[in-house]
Amino acid sequence: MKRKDYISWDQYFMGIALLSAQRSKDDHTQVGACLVNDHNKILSVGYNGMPIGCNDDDMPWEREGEPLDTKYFYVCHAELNAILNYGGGSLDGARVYVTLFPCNECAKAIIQSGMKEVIYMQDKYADSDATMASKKMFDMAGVTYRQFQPKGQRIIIDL
Ligand SMILES: Nc1ccn([C@H]2C[C@H](O)[C@@H](COP(=O)(O)O)O2)c(=O)n1
Ligand SMILES: [Zn+2]
Repeated sequence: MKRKDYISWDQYFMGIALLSAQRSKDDHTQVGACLVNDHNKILSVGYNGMPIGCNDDDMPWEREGEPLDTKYFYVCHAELNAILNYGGGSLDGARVYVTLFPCNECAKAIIQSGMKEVIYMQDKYADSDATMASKKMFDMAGVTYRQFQPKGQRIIIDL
């Protein structure tokens, strides 16, 4: 008999974004992203982290203080990492599953790479200028966005 409680495509790809986020060294906000094409093939994944060659242990992870002593000038966002990690050519028409709504810088990269849909989990910075700018650009560029709707299905992965 065919199994009934298999996960949907949305659950599968958001699950992979959530798992990717667990690689982040940021103790305040861990973000994961998963890029998928219209055949439901995974193209790339990413999470927020320091650039290659910039040792995690030597970089600041603080949120406040002198700007150069905070993470914000340095950390590479999950969506940008996923885009840059993709070695296969065009991302035209792809969609991105991301655990936190994209900031304005990632929104620009998503638009410019030709992606057409954003599926996000959290929108905890919805009131920020960065998120409002992202939504304005997505609306103008015809990139649709929708919030992932959890079905309450729990999956325990024993690692
Ligand atoms: N869509 C996003 C938004 C944020 N990030 C990263 C950048 C930082 O590592 C962290 C945000 O830090 P917070 O101000 O919440 O302490 O999340 C991302 O990768 N993608
Ligand atoms: Zn970003």
